[in-house]
Amino acid sequence: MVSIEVQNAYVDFPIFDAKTRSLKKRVLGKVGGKIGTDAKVPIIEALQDVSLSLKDGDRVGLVGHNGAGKSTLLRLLSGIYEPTRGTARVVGKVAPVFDLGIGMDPEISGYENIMIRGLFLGMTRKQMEKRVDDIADFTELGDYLQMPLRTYSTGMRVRLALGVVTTIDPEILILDEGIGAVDAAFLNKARDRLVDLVRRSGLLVFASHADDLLLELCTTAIWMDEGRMRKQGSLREVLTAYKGRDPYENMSAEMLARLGAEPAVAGKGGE
Ligand SMILES: Nc1ncnc2c1ncn2[C@@H]1O[C@H](COP(=O)(O)OP(=O)(O)OP(=O)(O)O)[C@@H](O)[C@H]1O
Repeated sequence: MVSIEVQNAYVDFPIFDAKTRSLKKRVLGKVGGKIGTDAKVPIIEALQDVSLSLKDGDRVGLVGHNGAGKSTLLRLLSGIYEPTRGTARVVGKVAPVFDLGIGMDPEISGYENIMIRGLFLGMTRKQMEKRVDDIADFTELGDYLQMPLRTYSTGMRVRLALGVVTTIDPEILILDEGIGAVDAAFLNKARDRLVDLVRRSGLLVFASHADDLLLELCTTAIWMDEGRMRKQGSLREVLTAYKGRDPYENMSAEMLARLGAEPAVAGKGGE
């Protein structure tokens, strides 16, 4: 059984080369985590007192403004960061998908990169050999798959990476929003595969600024604000609080049908 238990976790980044004198006591803008300047070295308090308990079947969206701590939390859940204080206990194999390009080698072919990327995400060589044709079809890259990756455009690389990512069978899938960078037509094609991927995953945590993707993939959410968990609950409830309006308001009929949702009732927030 997969599970994630985080208790009173903090993640600090000491900044040794910051120009201390020019730093304000506290970040005044809306963007960025909290900067503490009491110590000799300024410290960015990227996560503060975060506690959460996730289990098999949970599909959690992470929302919050730029610098609120979403990516830091995803890295903590992936075991990439250790908490400075508190604890983070993860049971299960994590497939971290932060940057679609990570684990790709520009000098080898698209085909070889499919294998490498799959191994990086925890698949075996045998499993990847079975899936490589399906991935190749999905990317529509044809003969380009025999060319070195450095000859690809950004969009072509994303197609390749997304093709691999959507074929894995993760126990714990940690997704950062990079997947939103694909062009709209291709993302539409990838949506069904993403939905399937999430269905196969034991547990999903997905940070994104895109409401429609969150609504499609997640059921609950956490709103991060200045490194703290500001609200946790059903996705609709959290998005309504974060955005100040029901996410289903003004949604196209097509999207509503896709999500199998009822239209928002005027004046009624949350579920
Ligand atoms: N490696 C690092 N070194 C120093 N500071 C960092 C580091 N990573 C993140 N931070 C800081 O921690 C805070 C939280 O950043 P994080 O990347 O987790 O935010 P985010 O919510 O994912 O933002 P975005 O939506 O822009 O991706 C920010 O103030 C950021 O400047």
